[in-house]
Amino acid sequence: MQSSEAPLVIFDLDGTLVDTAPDLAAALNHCLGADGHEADALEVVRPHAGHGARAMLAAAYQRRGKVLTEPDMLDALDRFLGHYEAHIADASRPYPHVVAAMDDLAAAGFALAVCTNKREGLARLLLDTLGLSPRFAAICGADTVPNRKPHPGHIEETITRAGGSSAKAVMVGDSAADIDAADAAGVPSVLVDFGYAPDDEARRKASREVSDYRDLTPGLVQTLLAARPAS
Ligand SMILES: O=C(O)COP(=O)(O)O
Ligand SMILES: [Mg+2]
Repeated sequence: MQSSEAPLVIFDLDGTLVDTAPDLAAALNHCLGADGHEADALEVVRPHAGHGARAMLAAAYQRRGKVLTEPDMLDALDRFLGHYEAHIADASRPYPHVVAAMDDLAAAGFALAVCTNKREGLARLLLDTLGLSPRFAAICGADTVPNRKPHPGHIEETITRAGGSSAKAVMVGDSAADIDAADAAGVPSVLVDFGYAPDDEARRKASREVSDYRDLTPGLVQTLLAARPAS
């Protein structure tokens, strides 16, 4: 390495590092129940889990032929977030092999960071509860920055806070917002195909796609950094 800062691997959170869908679905069902509606099955909710509480609520009411007024949406969001915060890691767990992959990356000299469209406070609470926070040089949420992913500034701020440089950073995510933000920031990207919202465009744009964290090796990340066009 020519410059002093460590190369950096940035992870998205929901659908990438941690499978948060079960606790997000429970929060949604808490709101639906309070409103006299039947609960939704996890598999119905899962595809919407990566787009935030508002989008999950809007989709659930749309499935029932309803549109929430803005005041009703704000009430529902309060109820959703209150329940979610109190149960943030009841069932949410890191994806298989991701902890070992992070161990290997750290041992190889990579710094790690999180760039998530979750609110920073919720992201920190989740990662603290799972004992993962100390691994990360930066945890950057949607409300940490003026513009969230897919805006490249979210990734750029994460890199700055982690003490890295965009020439030596790779983004790992599960959605088009992650891959588009990486693309716009000039950072190679890895799409995980087991998350909530991999779409065809994200698949086309991602530098790599992996189905198993055992494939996210220091060697793969080094290859992506070496293949990066010189700026
Ligand atoms: O909460 C969201 O909107 C999505 O969060 P993520 O960026 O960690 O996938
Ligand atoms: Mg995600």
